[in-house]
Amino acid sequence: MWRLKVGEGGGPWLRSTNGFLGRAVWEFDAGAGTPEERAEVERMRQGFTDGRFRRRESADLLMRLQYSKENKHQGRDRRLPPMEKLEEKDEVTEDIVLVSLRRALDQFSSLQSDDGCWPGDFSGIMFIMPGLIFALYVTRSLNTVVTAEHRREICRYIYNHQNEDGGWGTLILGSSSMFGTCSNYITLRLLGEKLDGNTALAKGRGWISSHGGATLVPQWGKIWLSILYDWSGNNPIFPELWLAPQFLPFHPGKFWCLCRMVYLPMAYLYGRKFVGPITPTILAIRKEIYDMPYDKIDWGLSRNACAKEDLVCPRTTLQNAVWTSLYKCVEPVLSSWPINKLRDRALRNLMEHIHYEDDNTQYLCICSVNKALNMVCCWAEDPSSEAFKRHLARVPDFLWISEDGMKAQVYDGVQSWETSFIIQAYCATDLVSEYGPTLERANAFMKKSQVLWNHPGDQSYSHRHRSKGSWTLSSADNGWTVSDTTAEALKAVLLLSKISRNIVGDPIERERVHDAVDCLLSFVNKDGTFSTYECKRTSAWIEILNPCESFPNMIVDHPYPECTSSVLQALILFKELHYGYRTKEIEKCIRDAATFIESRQGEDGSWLGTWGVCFTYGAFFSVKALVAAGRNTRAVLPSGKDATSYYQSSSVLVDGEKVMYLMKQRYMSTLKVTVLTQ
Ligand SMILES: CC(C)=CCC[C@@H](C)[C@H]1CC[C@@]2(C)C3=C(CC[C@]12C)[C@@]1(C)CC[C@H](O)C(C)(C)[C@@H]1CC3
Repeated sequence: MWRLKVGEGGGPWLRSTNGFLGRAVWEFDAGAGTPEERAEVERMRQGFTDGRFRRRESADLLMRLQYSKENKHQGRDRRLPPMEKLEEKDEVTEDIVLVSLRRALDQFSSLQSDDGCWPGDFSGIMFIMPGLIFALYVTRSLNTVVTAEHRREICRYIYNHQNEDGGWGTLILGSSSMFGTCSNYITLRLLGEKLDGNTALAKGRGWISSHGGATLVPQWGKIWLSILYDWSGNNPIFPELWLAPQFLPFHPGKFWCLCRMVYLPMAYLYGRKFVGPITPTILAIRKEIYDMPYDKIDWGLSRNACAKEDLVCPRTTLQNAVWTSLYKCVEPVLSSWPINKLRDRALRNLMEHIHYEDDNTQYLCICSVNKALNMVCCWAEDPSSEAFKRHLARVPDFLWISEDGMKAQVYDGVQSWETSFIIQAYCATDLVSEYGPTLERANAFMKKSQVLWNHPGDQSYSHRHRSKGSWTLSSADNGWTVSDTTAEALKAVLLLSKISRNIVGDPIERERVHDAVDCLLSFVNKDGTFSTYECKRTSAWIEILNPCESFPNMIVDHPYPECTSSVLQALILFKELHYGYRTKEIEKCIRDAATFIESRQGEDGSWLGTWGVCFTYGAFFSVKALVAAGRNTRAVLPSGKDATSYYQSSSVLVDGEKVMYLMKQRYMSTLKVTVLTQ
C-alpha cells in the first residue's frame, strides 16, 4: 500500500536547509495496510473511475484514509452533536454555527502532518508528468525512479483523465489539446503501454491524427519532442541572449522568473541540440503521431504551426515574420565558425545559471517544469555528475497519489501558503484554546520555514530577488520568495503572536518579523504596486516577444491586486502590533497599494483575479484589502453598484452569507474552512 511520509529525507544525494520540513513523499510498502484498508483503497479508485466524467478532480481520499487511521491528533476523539440539516426557513443559531465550526476545525486538525503543515495534492497540469517521464527516459533513468507500482498508478491517472473524445487537456479540467494529447500519449508509450488491443491508446492516437498530427503541437511540446528525437522545426531560442548587455529591456534577467527559468534550460538544450537515445519505441512513436511519413514532414512549415485547440495567444503575421528571419538569417550566422565560439561561451554561462538555480533550491527548482529540463541539462553536461544524482533524488518530491492515480505536482507542494491560511482561519474563531497542539505545531512549522538568508553572490548576476525574511509557496528548500506567500505567512505568525505562548508556543522573534517586513518592502514596484516573485523589471510591451502560443502574460512580472492586497494586509497588521519600525514607508506603501486596488475595480464592481477562480478570487482579496485600509466607503462606483453587491453575488459567498451575517467580520476566514470541508 502507498503511504505518505512527511518531513523525512536523507542519504548521500539529498540535502535540506531545515531538516526536510514539509517534504511530502509517497512510498510503496507492499506489507502495509490491512486487507480491509486495501479493499477500501480499491473501492475509492473504482469510485473515481466510474464517475470520472462527472467529477474530474480527486479528493485526496488516500491521504485522508491514512490520516484517519493514524488517528493521533487532538480534537478527533471528542463527540460532537450530529450535524443538523438546515432548511431554508430555519434560523441559524450561534450554537449551530459553533458545532459546524468545531467539526470543520476537528477535521482540519486531523489532516495536519506531524511536522505542522497541511500536505495535499498540488497537481492539475497535464504536461508535468510527461516532462518528468521524458527527462527520465532521455537520461536512461526511467527504471531508477519509476517502479512497476509507479507505472501502474501513473497509467491509471492518465487513463482516468482522458477526455471522452480520446484526447487529453493541457489542464485537468480542460478540453483536449494537441499538447496535452501528444504529451500523455507519448508518456503512456514510454511507460510500456502498447497499441495492440488498447482502445484508450488507439483513441488518443485517433485524436492526434484527426486534429492534424503532432507538427501542430505548440512550442513547449515541440521542444520536448525535439529533446526526445529531433530539433527540426523549432524557432530559435538563442543562448546568446543571456550575454546581451543587462540594461536592454529584453535581457532574460528582466523576464518573469518562471519564464526565465523555463527558457534557460530550453536555450541550453536548443544550443546543444541535445537529443535522447533513438530507441525502437521512439521510432514507433514517430510513426504513430504524425499524419505523414516522418521523413516527408516540412519542418519549415511546422515551425509556426499550432493546433487551434492550443492557440491561446496567436502570433501576428509580423511576429511570425520576425521569428522566420531569426531562424533563417540569425541562427545560421550564430551557429557557424568562428561565431559559434560565442555560443560555447553562452552555453557555459547558461550552465552556471542552471547550477545556481539547482543549488539554491536544493534541486527542487522554481517548479517542476524547469526541474525536469535542468535535470536533462545536468545529465547532458555529465551523466555521472553529482548534480544529476541530486536531481534524481528529488523527483519523488513531485509525485502525489490520490484515488485517481499518481500525478506530478507543479511545485514540491503548497505547504507554507496553505498553512498560513489555515492558521488565519483558526485564529478567526474564538476557539483557539481548544486547538492549542495543532496551532503550536503550525506555528513551529511556519517559524522554521522562513527563509533566513539571501541567495549567495551578486544579484545583478544571478537575477535573484532578496529572499531573507521571506516564505516560499511550498518549503524553505524551494527558496523562491513570493510577495504574497510572505505576506500571508507574516499575517499568520503575527496573529499567533497575539495568543498566549502557553497555547501556541513561543511567538516569532521580533528580528525575524523585521526581516519579513524588510522583505515585503523590497517588493514594492516603482508605482507602489506588487507583483509575484520579484519587482516588475521591464515594460509590458515586451510581451510581444512571447514565443509560446499557449501561455499569455508570461514575460513580465505584472502587478496584481491579489499580491498587493496580501502585502497591504500584512503591513497593516504589523503596524498595529509593532508600531515604530519603518512607519513612514509602511504608511505610504499602504496608501499606494489601496489606491492601486481601487483603480483596478471594473465598472460592474468586480476585480479581475489571476491566481484563483478569477472574479471571486479577485474580489475576495481586493475587498479584504480595502476594508483593512479603511477604504470601504470609497468602494461605491459611479454606476451606483458597490463592491459589496458584486462580492455577494459570487456563489461561494452566497452559501456562506448566513454564516457571515451571523458571525460578522470575526469569523470571515472560517468560510474557507467550511467551504473546503463540505
Ligand atoms: C507555464 C508554466 C511555467 C507552468 C507551470 C505552472 C506554474 C508556473 C504555475 C502553477 C501554480 C502557479 C499558478 C502559482 C503561482 C505562479 C505560477 C504557478 C507556479 C503563484 C505563486 C503566483 C503568485 C500568486 O499570488 C500565488 C501565490 C497564489 C500563486 C500560486 C500558484
